[in-house]
Amino acid sequence: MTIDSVLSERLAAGLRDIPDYPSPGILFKDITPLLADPELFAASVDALAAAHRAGTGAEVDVVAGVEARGFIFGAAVALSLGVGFVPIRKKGKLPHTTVSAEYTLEYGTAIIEVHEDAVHPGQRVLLLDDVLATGGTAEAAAGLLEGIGAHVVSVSFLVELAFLNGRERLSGRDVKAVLSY
Ligand SMILES: O=P(O)(O)OC[C@H]1O[C@H](OP(=O)(O)OP(=O)(O)O)[C@H](O)[C@@H]1O
Ligand SMILES: Nc1ncnc2[nH]cnc12
Repeated sequence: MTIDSVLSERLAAGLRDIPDYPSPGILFKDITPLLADPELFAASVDALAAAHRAGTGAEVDVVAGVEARGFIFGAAVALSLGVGFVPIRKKGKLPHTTVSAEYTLEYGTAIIEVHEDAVHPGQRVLLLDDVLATGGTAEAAAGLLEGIGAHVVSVSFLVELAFLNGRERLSGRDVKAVLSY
């Protein structure tokens, strides 16, 4: 067994499958057991940061994350990489002037927003979230960031639900996932 597969098994053991949540037919990947375990939480953040460093090697200026679960990993990875964090929030939560996007995700629709001045033109952004399902959220978030002048260098996830083909929505982008199902 390789080191990577040992790490993958450890991280996977921190996830819990919840059938039919939040609606019938959805198999929800619950990250809360992993978050409650300090070693697993740290290992997941290390794995996300390491995957980024080992990838294209592109330096980033900031990490962006989507409310709410993307904040947990995004903020931690930003600290690990020594860069700032840009919050992309659900509608109505950001106090300054925003740009917004409506999108569909695996179990509904939502609107996300970012401050219009959240990045400087050309700033290199690593977009981070916990789960890649249909890719609707990440596609909308990347589009928002690019709409305010960011260069989205890479899009990374702790978990990819590959059977939902989210990567197709992100084609042409550098997409990474620590765990894939
Ligand atoms: O690939 P998609 O089909 O777009 O789904 C992925 C998104 O769904 C979840 O967020 P959710 O909107 O449930 O919000 P939460 O983080 O507040 O739980 C998850 O954290 C991703 O952001
Ligand atoms: N099946 C799923 N589990 C956890 N988060 C999700 N976000 C979208 N689909 C999801």
